[in-house]
Amino acid sequence: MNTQHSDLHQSLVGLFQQLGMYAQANKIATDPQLHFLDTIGFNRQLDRYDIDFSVLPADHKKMMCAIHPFVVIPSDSQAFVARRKDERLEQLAADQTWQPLTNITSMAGAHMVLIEHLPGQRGEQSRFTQELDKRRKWYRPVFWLSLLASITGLTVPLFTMAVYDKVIGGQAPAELPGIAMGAILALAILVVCRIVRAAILCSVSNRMARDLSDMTFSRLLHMPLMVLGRVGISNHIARLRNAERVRMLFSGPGGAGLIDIPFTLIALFTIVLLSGWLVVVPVGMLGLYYLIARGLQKYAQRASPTLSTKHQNSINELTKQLLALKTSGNYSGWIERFIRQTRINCQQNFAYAKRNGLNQAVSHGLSLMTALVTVFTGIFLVLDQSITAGALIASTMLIWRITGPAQLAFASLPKMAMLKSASQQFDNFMKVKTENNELRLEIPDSSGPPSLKFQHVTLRFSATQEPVLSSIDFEICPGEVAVVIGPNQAGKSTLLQAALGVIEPQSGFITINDRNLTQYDPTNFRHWAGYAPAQPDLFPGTLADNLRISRPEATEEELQQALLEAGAATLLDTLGGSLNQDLFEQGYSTLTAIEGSYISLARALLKRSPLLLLDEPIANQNPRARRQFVHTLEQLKGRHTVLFSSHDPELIKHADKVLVLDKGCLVYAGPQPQSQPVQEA
Ligand SMILES: Nc1ncnc2c1ncn2[C@@H]1O[C@H](COP(=O)(O)OP(=O)(O)OP(=O)(O)O)[C@@H](O)[C@H]1O
Repeated sequence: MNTQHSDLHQSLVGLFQQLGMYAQANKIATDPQLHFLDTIGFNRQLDRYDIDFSVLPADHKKMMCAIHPFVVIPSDSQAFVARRKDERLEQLAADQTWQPLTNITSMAGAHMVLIEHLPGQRGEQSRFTQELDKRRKWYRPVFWLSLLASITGLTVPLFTMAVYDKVIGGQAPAELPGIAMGAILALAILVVCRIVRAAILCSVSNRMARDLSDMTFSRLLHMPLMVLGRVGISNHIARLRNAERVRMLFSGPGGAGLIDIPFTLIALFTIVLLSGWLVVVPVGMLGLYYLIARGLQKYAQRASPTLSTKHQNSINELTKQLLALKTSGNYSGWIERFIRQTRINCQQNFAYAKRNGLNQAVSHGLSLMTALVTVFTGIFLVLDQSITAGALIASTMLIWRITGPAQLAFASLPKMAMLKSASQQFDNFMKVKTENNELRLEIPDSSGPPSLKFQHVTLRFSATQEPVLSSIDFEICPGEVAVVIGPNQAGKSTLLQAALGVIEPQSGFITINDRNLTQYDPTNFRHWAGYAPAQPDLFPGTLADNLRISRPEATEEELQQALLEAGAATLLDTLGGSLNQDLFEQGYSTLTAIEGSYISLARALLKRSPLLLLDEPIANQNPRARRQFVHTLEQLKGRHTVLFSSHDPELIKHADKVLVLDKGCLVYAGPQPQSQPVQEA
């Protein structure tokens, strides 16, 4: 399943057509980025359009249950679309006709992508439950293994009883080897069952955690920037950790304890067989155990730490503001706050741990007490000769098989509450609208420079804030170079980001080539447009790695060329002309912010995009860099549509059109005034 083929592309188009999603099929058919798909890219497209699917080894029985058309991916031949039609299977031939699918038995190693729900057909079932349901095939093996382990777990008590009553009481030592062999065999089965079950639980929970993490991460990437910005980094981290919680609960001892709980009925039933009404004692004690454990758990929960999130937020804040902190030279406020929070956090954790410790000790004591009460009650039954001494010993031993899982399950109750909240959080998160929820199927036209138009665009970051852009109207013609100027905080960066579609205005339209920006597929559009932010983001790796983020296939010459066009000759000199030098040492960038800004500009230029949006290029006003960039701007004219922001009068002079922003309002939009240079408002 690791192919990268054009047949996956064709199958994907065919599948969407067969599912009746024609607009999506057309988009995939015409998108050059999707012409060579691997299986991951294939799955990602299904995810993107909110289609639920499962990738499974090709299996005739499962194909016969398919509701929707599906895709079969053989290991050694071309992928194809198939469907179940009444009692037979059909395959979509190249001439778009359905032909009988006959050679299924020869498909060793083939996989199939089964479509489970189309968008909007998912019903009320939560995404988390759906993910659990996808692992349904493992429920049965886990059930049988647990049952077998529970039955063979009766061996030791029954063995002890047999030895006591038959071998010792019945003076029959000859029976011992047979009983011992049986016990050893049963114990071996028990151990194997436990090992296999633990491996299954571990694998299923790991896969589930992996899928939840992937879905969360992909959702985060597809959420609108405004929503992401509002939520904050610690929330994103918490979301990604949810998956880890799920993994720990299922694969940990608590998970096994929970699964074993229903099987304790077998031990209870055996006690009934061996000792009759003596079973009332462990059942009664279990009830008491439950009541006390619940009470203690509530008592422990009341002390659960409340400061951890605040403490984590302070640490996040601290790491973000390291430079400001260092330059201020005033650490005392921070240190005091940190120490105060650490102390409170520590006290809260101590109180919580103390109550949990009490909880565990009482649970342990209660399970010992259950055994003890059973022995004391049982003695009267033995003296009364209602049961044998061996049966009493076996019943007491069986009680451990009941209290053990019960203790584990009770200890896991807080984790169950955690799982419930994790699943709710996950479900709510999956309901958040992403940029892909709407049909955005247009692909930008690369044949020439586009026009860019703002019509009555108003944008605010929150309902309580004044608009950052107020009713903006302007047009940049194809091939024009326009500059947006204005004082700090006038809204220049916001205007450029709105033109890139990463933030959406509340009213008005932005059009590219007379098509509303909201009709373009967001990922495709941003892949197509060149954007250089004012604040550069550098990633761990070499200069070449950092540049190739925008065009992975770029040659070394193209990288050098883009750097020179961005005016980065001095940066190249600093790095000794090498593109392959690591920009990070022990996790810290070796470049200054100014040097970094050349890289973000070079990244945008490297794309050779017909549309370039550049936020304060050459903000440092280095004369050599500026001269080079002016030359680049002149070269771009007519062949690319460029919108850049600047405070630099030298650069501003070279634009064909000037937009002047002041407090979010466009106060001038037109050609360079001839008589007097444009002054920043
Ligand atoms: N994510 C955001 N959330 C809330 N407010 C924001 C956000 N981004 C920008 N703003 C606000 O929008 C206003 C315009 O900011 P913007 O960065 O667009 O101005 P600018 O003209 O580019 O400024 P500068 O020249 O200093 O870069 C500012 O008041 C800023 O605080």
